[in-house]
Amino acid sequence: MEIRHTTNPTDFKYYTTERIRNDFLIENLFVEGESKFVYTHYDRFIIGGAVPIDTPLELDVGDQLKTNYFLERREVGVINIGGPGVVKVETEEYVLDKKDGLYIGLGNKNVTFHSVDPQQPARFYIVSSHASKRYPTEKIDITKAEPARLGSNEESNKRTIYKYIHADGARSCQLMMGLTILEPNNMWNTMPAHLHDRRMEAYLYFDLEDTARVFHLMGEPQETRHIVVKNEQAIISPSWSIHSGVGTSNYTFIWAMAGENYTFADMDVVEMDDLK
Ligand SMILES: O=C(O)C(=O)C[C@H](O)C(=O)CO
Ligand SMILES: [Zn+2]
Repeated sequence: MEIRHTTNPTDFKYYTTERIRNDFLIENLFVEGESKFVYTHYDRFIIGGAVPIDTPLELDVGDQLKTNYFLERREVGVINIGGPGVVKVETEEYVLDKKDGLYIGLGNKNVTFHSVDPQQPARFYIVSSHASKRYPTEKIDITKAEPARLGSNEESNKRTIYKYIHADGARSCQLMMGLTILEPNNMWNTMPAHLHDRRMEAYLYFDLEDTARVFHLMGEPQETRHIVVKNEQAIISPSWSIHSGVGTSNYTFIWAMAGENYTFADMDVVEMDDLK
């Protein structure tokens, strides 16, 4: 498992493009037949990908957590961004079609990821944070999630937010997770930008063509930088950083958060005059 350490906004001002990409961009999460995990020291949040082909992949990172099993002191959120898949939690099987999600609670020892058709493998995006209480494992079907429609064509940011794991959905200790879909010809996410100093966030951009890119914006509002992001790449967003982006086409992204509170609407909106 790769480790990413934290940085502070004062040092961040002097980072080169290369350093920004090394610290905050995760380029290759989805490798056929493998699972990959990145351990961040931002709220000890783990970001992973699993692409099972013929054989199942286990939720396992060896002895790096120094616990007996992955979910001994953790909870997990999963969204499938590929072909049909199955997640087996102990003896229960959850079928996840594209964009379906799953919350897996503390204490489950055996979790495996499977593809239904190796020709169209499932691509599981996995996030995890610390947990202190066991909440029930629950599937979140995108067709049943309540959509929140935001933005407008005039602002090029017409999009729908689907909240999967949060206070009024699948319950967790601190993990929040959901998916935002931009409509065709709409390219901006989260503009006006916001901060939540109480929580870190991670983004996974997907449903982009090979040649399409998202210019992800980060940094303190008065010191912004960008990262050029390809399909199925993830971004670690520290609590002091805005997280916003504009694409060369529309796209979908998964957001996930962990930290102090459990309030999706806890956002300090940045005034356009304050953005530099
Ligand atoms: O489209 C958006 O705006 C988002 O999806 C924003 C994220 O949900 C977020 O940043 C939550 O804090
Ligand atoms: Zn946010």
